Amino acid sequence: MAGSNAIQPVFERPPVIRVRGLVTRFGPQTVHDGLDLDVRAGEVLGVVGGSGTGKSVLLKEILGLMTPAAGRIELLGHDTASLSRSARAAVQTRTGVLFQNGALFSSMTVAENIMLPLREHTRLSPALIAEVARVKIAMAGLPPDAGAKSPAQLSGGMVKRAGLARALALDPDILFLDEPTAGLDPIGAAAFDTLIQSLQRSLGLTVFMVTHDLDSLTTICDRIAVLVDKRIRVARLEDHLADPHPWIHDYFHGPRGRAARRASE
Ligand SMILES: Nc1ncnc2c1ncn2[C@@H]1O[C@H](COP(=O)(O)OP(=O)(O)OP(=O)(O)O)[C@@H](O)[C@H]1O
Repeated sequence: MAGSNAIQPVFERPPVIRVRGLVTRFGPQTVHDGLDLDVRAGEVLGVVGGSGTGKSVLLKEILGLMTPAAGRIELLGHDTASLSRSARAAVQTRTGVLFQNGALFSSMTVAENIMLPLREHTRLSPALIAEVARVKIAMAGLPPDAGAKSPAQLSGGMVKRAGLARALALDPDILFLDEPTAGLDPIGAAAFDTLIQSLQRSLGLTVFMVTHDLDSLTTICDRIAVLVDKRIRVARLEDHLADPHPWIHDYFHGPRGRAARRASE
């Protein structure tokens, strides 16, 4: 349950995502080869890696949107491969996802987009559903009048917030974010990071965040998962800084990595 682990240190908590021996192939291309990963309840995990290393595919496999060639994925204690359709849907309601472009339905208002999962997965009355949507709009830092607007009427940053409000609609335990700050200016990106951090703390969320944004990694992530050599190395930033792997070294010690660390210090 979100928030129930508040006093237990993160490193002692059980994993809410457990991946073992994951293999992903597309034709002759092997993207993941024996990848293992544990994500603990209540942590903010940043997921980085070079372009095409399989970050988005990993996210989709954990969510059950893609099927790996081999390996085992447990989400909130359930083996995703052996779930019935209804059990899979029940687990999915405990996760919220913000895709890169917000993935809102353009023909609906922001409020209608947020109400959709509530209509599909709860038996709340229409009045209560509308009230929950208003609360989520406020939680995502949007003004109340944003609910009546269509996604096309919003700025890029507001679309991200609307997508976040929808991801939070069902009070998920785990929030998946796919490059949440991509396309935002530095001030908008920093504001979004602060929002994610305050929501994570107040709601006790586990956050799985695919990102290229070194500022997000240094400011809000508890641990960083780096996809290299078709597997994942998870560590805290300090430990990655001492990793001699060429990609990891160049990534964290390059000019942008140094600037992000200086800014967070
Ligand atoms: N449906 C698919 N069919 C075939 N190949 C795919 C498919 N989805 C992804 N791939 C390939 O798998 C690899 C990993 O893709 P993925 O989108 O996960 O990369 P990524 O690490 O998220 O990259 P980026 O940082 O550029 O977004 C890429 O080479 C991509 O072309």
